[in-house]
Amino acid sequence: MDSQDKRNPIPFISSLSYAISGVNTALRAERNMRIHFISSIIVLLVSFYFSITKIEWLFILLAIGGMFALELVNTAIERVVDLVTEEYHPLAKQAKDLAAGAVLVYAFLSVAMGMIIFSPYVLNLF
Ligand SMILES: Nc1ncnc2c1ncn2[C@@H]1O[C@H](COP(=O)(O)OP(=O)(O)OP(=O)(O)O)[C@@H](O)[C@H]1O
Repeated sequence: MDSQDKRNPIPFISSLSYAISGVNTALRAERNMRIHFISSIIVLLVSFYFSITKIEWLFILLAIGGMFALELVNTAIERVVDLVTEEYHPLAKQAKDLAAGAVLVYAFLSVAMGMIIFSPYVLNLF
């Protein structure tokens, strides 16, 4: 972005449409995003079925939203690494593995939150 662009920033509506297009691209191109999407639908349906509390909804939404946000950042890092080099490079490997590690940590956290929230409801069924 040069100095002319800084005086005329991108209109809010355009930057919103770029962001939505980023989410679209990730959903179409990334298998993990589609897995998160389907898992999220299932978790939302289960949450409605058990009529979870307001506080529990907050944690579920935080788990789902955080997972999507982190996967988008992971995808962005993968793209930048691929843009910088197509050759094998130890730093490229580290960058991709670190970003994937961040997603993995959050995935474990989300599963733990889901187990803490849903296990009493599931046990109540028996
Ligand atoms: N340029 C590179 N240099 C060194 N290692 C790389 C490089 N690109 C990828 N890797 C290694 O290969 C792994 C898989 O990378 P690849 O780009 O195929 O999949 P990804 O895009 O990271 O994963 P996903 O399936 O989530 O899209 C990375 O986690 C990293 O360890």
